[in-house]
Amino acid sequence: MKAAVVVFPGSNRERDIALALERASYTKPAYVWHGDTELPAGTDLVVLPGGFSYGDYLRCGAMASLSPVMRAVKDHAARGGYVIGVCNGFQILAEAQLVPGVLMRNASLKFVCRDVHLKVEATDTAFTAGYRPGQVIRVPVAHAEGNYFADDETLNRLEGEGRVAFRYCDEAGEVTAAASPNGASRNIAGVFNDRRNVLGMMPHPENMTEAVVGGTDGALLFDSLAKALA
Ligand SMILES: NC(=O)CC[C@H](N)C(=O)O
Repeated sequence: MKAAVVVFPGSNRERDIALALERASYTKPAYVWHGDTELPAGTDLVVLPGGFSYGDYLRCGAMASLSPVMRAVKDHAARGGYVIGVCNGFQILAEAQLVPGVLMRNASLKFVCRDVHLKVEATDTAFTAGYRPGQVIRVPVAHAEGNYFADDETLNRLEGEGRVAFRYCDEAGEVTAAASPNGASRNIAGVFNDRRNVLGMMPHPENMTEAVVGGTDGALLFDSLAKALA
């Protein structure tokens, strides 16, 4: 798997996700600067990491979505190439309209940093094939604007087309409002684009990849990608 991790001014999880990818694929990803106009030749997977690109000015991800590199990212996705955006990366994907919906301020109006439980909703994708359908996993969130919103028609379409990747749930797998850290529509924590080669998700699987630092539930996502893109 040849992965390229895009670094924006203000990104802060690029190393974490690069390590998770290297652990899964035994290959070091390339780092690509936001001002670059091309991806390294042969890139299979583009990664938009978490952080505070452009200091979250205007709206989280709004300015980054217009960075020079994003044209190459859009071309890559249009060719069927894989893209994952985590947290600020999800916000950038939404602002770039590579996935539907928007990320609003958390319902609490507070930055939320804690572990959450997620129900894996779609397992027939390159990103999630390693999980069991309905599996409940634990990964951290760390964001102020993770309140996913889309209109009902869009949400119904996402659900009907198997494009909800993850939902916030409690430890037992119950999808309840109380289990959501941010008030997201229908507890949605991650969504795919129409071809399901682009995934945006708020939680951080890259920060749950080693037992010694809390668990390995996030590692399966990178293992799935490494297997699919081997
Ligand atoms: N960890 C992150 O990527 C944070 C995303 C964004 N800056 C927010 O607070 O919502």
